[in-house]
Amino acid sequence: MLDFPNAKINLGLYITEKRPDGFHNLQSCFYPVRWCDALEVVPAEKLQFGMTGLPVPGNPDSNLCLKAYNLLQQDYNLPPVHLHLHKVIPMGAGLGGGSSDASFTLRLLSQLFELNLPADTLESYARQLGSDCAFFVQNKPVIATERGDVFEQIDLNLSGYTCVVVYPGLHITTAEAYGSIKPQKATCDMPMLLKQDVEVWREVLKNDFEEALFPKYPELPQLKEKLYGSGAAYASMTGSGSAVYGIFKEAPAGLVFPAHYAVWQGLL
Ligand SMILES: C[C@@](CO)(OP(=O)(O)O)[C@H](O)COP(=O)(O)OP(=O)(O)OC[C@H]1O[C@@H](n2ccc(N)nc2=O)[C@H](O)[C@@H]1O
Ligand SMILES: Nc1ncnc2c1ncn2[C@@H]1O[C@H](COP(=O)(O)OP(=O)(O)O)[C@@H](O)[C@H]1O
Repeated sequence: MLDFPNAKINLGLYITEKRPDGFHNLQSCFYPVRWCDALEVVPAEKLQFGMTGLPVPGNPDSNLCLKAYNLLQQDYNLPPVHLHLHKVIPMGAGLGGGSSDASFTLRLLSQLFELNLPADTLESYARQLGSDCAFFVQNKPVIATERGDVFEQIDLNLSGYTCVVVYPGLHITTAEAYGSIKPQKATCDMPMLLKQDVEVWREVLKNDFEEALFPKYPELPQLKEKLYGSGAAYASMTGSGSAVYGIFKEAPAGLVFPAHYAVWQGLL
């Protein structure tokens, strides 16, 4: 079976408090974007994992796809499979690519072996793999709270807008980003903010990581300003960075970035 794990962007991201377990509570709208990896799962004589495309840091044995397989294997005694991941989504970008691969692995295994696991069961497995993973089970716009893995559905439809996502090649680890942030109690009413026109978000919808990271990485505010200068209705860093995105009513023409940047443009 073959599927295409997509990425996500964060529309607003507020880090509200540090938890006793060392994680942080947050409030953010997670929105899927179609910058995709490719993932194939087929039954095999023995467990194998292959990768092509962008090199994934770390030991292949600790890849999130394998972690996802092993999680289900323990409970459902799954037969061996051959997993192949073609990596396209930049990593350490705030795009949730690895988390998406993990959840798509859970989904594909449930389909392939007809486990028929309901979404909430898959989400509980996904939570064990990372804070971002559970979102990709249902993969629909939500407002996330707690560790970013408790969801409230939101009726937000940005279809028709063009999104440009730019990864400048700065690998900011999630731990580094959280380590440089001062949590603040949520003051904004996110569902109300998101009901307003995209053009209004610029002054009201913030990513708390920007204040912490922009002074250290001046390339990021420059990138955000470039997107606004090119006509973006709204622009922001996503997640803990370093990717920055712009949302445009009309597809921008002639956007040029340094050759080492990774850029995706498409309809939301
Ligand atoms: C920042 C966010 C916002 O969407 O996304 P990304 O930038 O990764 O896309 C997420 O919270 C990233 O979630 P994820 O990347 O899965 O993080 P995890 O692997 O669960 O945790 C990595 C480390 O980040 C910190 N962490 C993560 C999530 C959270 N709610 N509080 C934290 O303090 C912890 O130090 C943790 O050890
Ligand atoms: N299948 C995978 N794809 C990407 N990263 C993975 C994967 N498995 C494990 N990782 C590890 O997870 C880290 C974070 O990946 P990712 O979720 O893409 O970052 P972010 O959410 O910040 O964009 C990577 O640097 C890599 O070391």
